Amino acid sequence: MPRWCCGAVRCRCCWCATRAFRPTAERSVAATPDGALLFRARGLAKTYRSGEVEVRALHDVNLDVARGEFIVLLGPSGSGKSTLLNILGGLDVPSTGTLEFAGRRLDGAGEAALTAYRREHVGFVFQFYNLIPSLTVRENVALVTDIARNPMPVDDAVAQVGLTERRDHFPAQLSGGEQQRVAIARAIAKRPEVLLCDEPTGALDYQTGKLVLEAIARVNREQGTTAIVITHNAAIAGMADRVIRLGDGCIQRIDTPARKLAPAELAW
Ligand SMILES: Nc1ncnc2c1ncn2[C@@H]1O[C@H](COP(=O)(O)OP(=O)(O)OP(=O)(O)O)[C@@H](O)[C@H]1O
Repeated sequence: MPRWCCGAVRCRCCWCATRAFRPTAERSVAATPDGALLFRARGLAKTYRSGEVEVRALHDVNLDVARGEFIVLLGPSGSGKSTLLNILGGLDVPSTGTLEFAGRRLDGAGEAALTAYRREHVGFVFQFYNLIPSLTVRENVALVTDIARNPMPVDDAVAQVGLTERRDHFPAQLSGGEQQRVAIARAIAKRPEVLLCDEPTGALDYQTGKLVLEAIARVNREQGTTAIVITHNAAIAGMADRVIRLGDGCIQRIDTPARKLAPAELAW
């Protein structure tokens, strides 16, 4: 089985399909063949300044993320998880350090370039679903497909999260877990290379949380979409290819679980 990657979006030829090549468990950088690399961060730091007050949210972050990886980000409140996710997603910029996405520099990119990057390459899922209440499931998803360059059909995105029968319902007619799955359908409908999820199950109960995790795992498995998920729930780490633990704004540890669990196998 080859260990290199053709580099295509949603490549199914090698690492992405087989997981045969596993990055080693390290404190920071993991070695990855160049073509398989989606993100490469070196010396990433973020300091927020407000008047005299400085908050060092991130420092000395060195990280490679391979295409098709499922990464779980853990760490105590204030450890820098959202800051890192926002920088990877082009919602924020680092104060220093370099960040490449598929070989292109994101640090120092202007607002227009970051907007194009987010629109074309990144799907976001947040704790609260941010759906438009007056639009149906299909219409909420169509908001994205109408402006994306190479979207999937709306009904395909809705089917991927198991909501075909609810596609003409409004958000108020859906449970929290179903609304979150609409948010995932909306995020994946533009066929992003990466899905960035900030506490996607934070507002959900056990069973609905698992359905949402199943939807994210399915997109990662079947579309080859890289997924990076922030959670406070350490049990979710069992789903990951790699688990990154942040503390005090830097990477404390990276683990590669011996076996990747299906969401149904997780318990908390
Ligand atoms: N816009 C901002 N201005 C000033 N400080 C900020 C800003 N955003 C984040 N911070 C600070 O940066 C640090 C890291 O915040 P961040 O939100 O990344 O942590 P987190 O690990 O995601 O926390 P939580 O789990 O509570 O969401 C915190 O001390 C936070 O107060």
